[in-house]
Amino acid sequence: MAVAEQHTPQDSVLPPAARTGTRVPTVIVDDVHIVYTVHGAGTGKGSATAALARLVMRKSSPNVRRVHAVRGVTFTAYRGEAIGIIGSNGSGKSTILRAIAGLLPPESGKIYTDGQPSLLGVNAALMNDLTGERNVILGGLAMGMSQEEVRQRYQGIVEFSGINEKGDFISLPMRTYSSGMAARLRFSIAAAKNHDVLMIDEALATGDRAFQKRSENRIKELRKEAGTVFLVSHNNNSIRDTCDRVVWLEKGELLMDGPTDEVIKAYEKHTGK
Ligand SMILES: Nc1ncnc2c1ncn2[C@@H]1O[C@H](COP(=O)(O)OP(=O)(O)OP(=O)(O)O)[C@@H](O)[C@H]1O
Repeated sequence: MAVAEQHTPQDSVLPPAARTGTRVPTVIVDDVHIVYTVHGAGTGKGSATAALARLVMRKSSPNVRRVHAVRGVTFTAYRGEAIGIIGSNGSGKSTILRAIAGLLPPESGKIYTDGQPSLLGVNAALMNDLTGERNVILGGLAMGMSQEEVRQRYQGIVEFSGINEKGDFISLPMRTYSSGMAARLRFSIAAAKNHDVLMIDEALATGDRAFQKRSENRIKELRKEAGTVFLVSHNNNSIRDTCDRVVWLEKGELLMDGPTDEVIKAYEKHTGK
């Protein structure tokens, strides 16, 4: 599998056309294809001798299947934009975000990014056995904050998350949190920092209404602070409230890219809503 070219601005590799004009590109996705290789996809276990024979003969396992999740997607994101990514289940939304974050190498095509994109997924890694408090501190340090910055922002992060609204949960291990509470804490930690490119995968769908409102406001602030925000969501209202542009993926292909109202209208017509 080819390794993606993940460039930073220091490399000055943005195509000349992208560097001119007043709009500053932050992410360029250029004809990207992403393929997952799934091992053990077939039925039956196969014998150890057969596996050894394949190794010796350098043949690949018959149980390896390839899933072509993203097919030739191209778009450019600019500073100050909030871009919604929509599409039905399995259309490649999370996959493209993971590739922009540098977590998945494209099979072909290129991704250029300005700064380090941060992927704020519902699965972002926090330590289950550590308390919420320790996770806030470690998460802040992991994002590059100094100890002093973490100390200054700690209270704000806990308040934003609303974890302590029903008791002192922040001093309990994360494994005692509901999945919604854990997702809210992840969002709050990541949103405490200003990101060049912030990618949010369904995070808004997790919290209650009050938390969703806080998140939406924070995303608006992050946009003002000149970053670019990507939001993957099945909630068209969150996308409408937060994004000014929408990219619609279907079966791994880019079906439409344009102003939020236009794209959501076409999408709703397509899904029969
Ligand atoms: N780790 C993986 N290994 C193999 N195939 C995968 C993997 N992750 C996703 N896929 C496949 O890639 C395709 C795109 O998946 P992806 O998760 O990007 O879709 P999505 O649009 O985010 O879906 P959803 O709306 O359900 O979250 C699907 O066919 C899925 O089955």
